[in-house]
Amino acid sequence: MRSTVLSLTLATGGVKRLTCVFVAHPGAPRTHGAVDRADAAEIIGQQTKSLDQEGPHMIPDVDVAVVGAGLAGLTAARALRAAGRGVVVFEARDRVGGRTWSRPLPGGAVVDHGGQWIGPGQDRIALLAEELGVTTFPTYSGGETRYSIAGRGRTEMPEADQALQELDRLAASLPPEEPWTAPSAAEWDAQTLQTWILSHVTDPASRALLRVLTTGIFTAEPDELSLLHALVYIRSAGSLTALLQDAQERRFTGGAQTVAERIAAELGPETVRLDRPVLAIEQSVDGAAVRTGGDGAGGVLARRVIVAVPIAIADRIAFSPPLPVPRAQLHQRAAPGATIKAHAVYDRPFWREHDSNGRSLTDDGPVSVTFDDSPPSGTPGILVAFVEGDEARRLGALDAPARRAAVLDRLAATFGPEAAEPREYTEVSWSAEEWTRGCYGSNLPPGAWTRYGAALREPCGHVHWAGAETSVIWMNYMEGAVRSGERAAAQVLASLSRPRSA
Ligand SMILES: Cc1cc2nc3c(=O)[nH]c(=O)nc-3n(C[C@H](O)[C@H](O)[C@H](O)COP(=O)(O)OP(=O)(O)OC[C@H]3O[C@@H](n4cnc5c(N)ncnc54)[C@H](O)[C@@H]3O)c2cc1C
Repeated sequence: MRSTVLSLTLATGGVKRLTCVFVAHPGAPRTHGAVDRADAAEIIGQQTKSLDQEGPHMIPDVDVAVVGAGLAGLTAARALRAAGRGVVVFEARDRVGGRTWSRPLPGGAVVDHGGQWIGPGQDRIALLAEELGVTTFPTYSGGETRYSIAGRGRTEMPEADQALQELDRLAASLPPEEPWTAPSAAEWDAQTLQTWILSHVTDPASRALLRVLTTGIFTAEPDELSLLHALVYIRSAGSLTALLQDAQERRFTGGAQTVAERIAAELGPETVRLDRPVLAIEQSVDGAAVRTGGDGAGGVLARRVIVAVPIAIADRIAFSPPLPVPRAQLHQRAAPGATIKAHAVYDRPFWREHDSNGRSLTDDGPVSVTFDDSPPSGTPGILVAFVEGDEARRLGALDAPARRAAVLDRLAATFGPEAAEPREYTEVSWSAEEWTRGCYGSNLPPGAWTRYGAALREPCGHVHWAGAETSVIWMNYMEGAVRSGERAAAQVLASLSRPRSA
């Protein structure tokens, strides 16, 4: 078989030189940058080099290095450990959990700055939590939801409902694993969701509702994402009803981050290395050198690597040889959403006394969506408020007191003057988080799914990809993160069990 061999000699770590070989087989088009050890060894001999083991922060060689201790990376590591493989997880932050981040309040309640709800169909995260002894409780649902969209009630927008049904119908027609192969994929990927809304909906209030729902689901404006992206996302959850109503059914006792913390505790601190941002991944014939920064730079030589970081920041890792063009361009096009998630804490959930379930949907900004986020006891009363898309970008540019005032003004307009005076207020702007840079996940603009969708889950040599954005089911959700970790671990186990010269 004829192969193309690219041999690079790289200066690494300022100490040693590592020779990287990439072999591309014309007969294996779906494996970008696949490394065939037999061919490579034939050309460069058996020269494979280990990392310098002398430094205090070097870890002996392992089967698999996982980059990122969010739910995806930790789930992958847990599955690999269960299969008897040696694994190390490098995490850039000083905590695990990534986009799940729970903080106790004085008095025992917990707020989730990041992901928090699960619902029907989110079976893998539910099972994982159960295995780890993390229980759930129902989201408060007594009372009415408050709508304020273009001054109209929710039932007065039949055009919006027709549009939502049509989006569900189009989404259901996509092949879930390879949506870019759908007969209309090119047409849908050539327009934004906004283009589609403008051509299907004329009523201004219905348009306004669809914009607010878009920012609520995608944390981006409808003109930022391709119609195909919106359909893939809806398809991955099952339907818009699943996204808009069912997904907020339950919460985790102690906060969603508990799930990640329990996995990390199981794996142990020798396996889960905090404050270790991965700066470079250098592939060689037998594996990859994974280089980390932080206090006392170090790394590991691993036979396989699972990169489980948000897709939009994967490019911060220096890959050598460079990633294949489709994968690199996928990273360049993934655009993280913009979200500020704020919590206002009160002595009691006073809105419940006025037949409100704490939920609201408004288009007069800056808060678009709220929920009752109180603990099961109802004390303290907590409202969680989401500021999304352009409003998150606008508020993000203000100073903290101005942001707080803008959010509380909106809460007071919806729930009454008591809402303006919480005993505590807290917020996180996820776009400002260095190791996330935007949430809930990334969106793809027109043209990206059809051009680069095939690269989303395809390994690049010894490097495999996990993360909520890569999941076929519940993409960009905790469920998707867990499923992606399971899928990547299975891919890696299969590749490690193949004979080396196959
Ligand atoms: C405000 C908000 C609300 C949300 N609400 C919900 C919800 O209610 N329900 C739901 O299911 N989902 C929700 N989500 C989404 C959900 O939290 C995420 O989809 C999921 O947690 C992502 O997990 P992950 O492991 O794929 O990625 P992450 O959690 O982002 O984990 C990636 C990890 O990689 C680390 N990292 C990054 N770069 C490097 C590097 N170079 N080297 C080493 N480590 C690195 C990061 O620090 C991070 O810990 C929400 C997210 C946010 C932010």
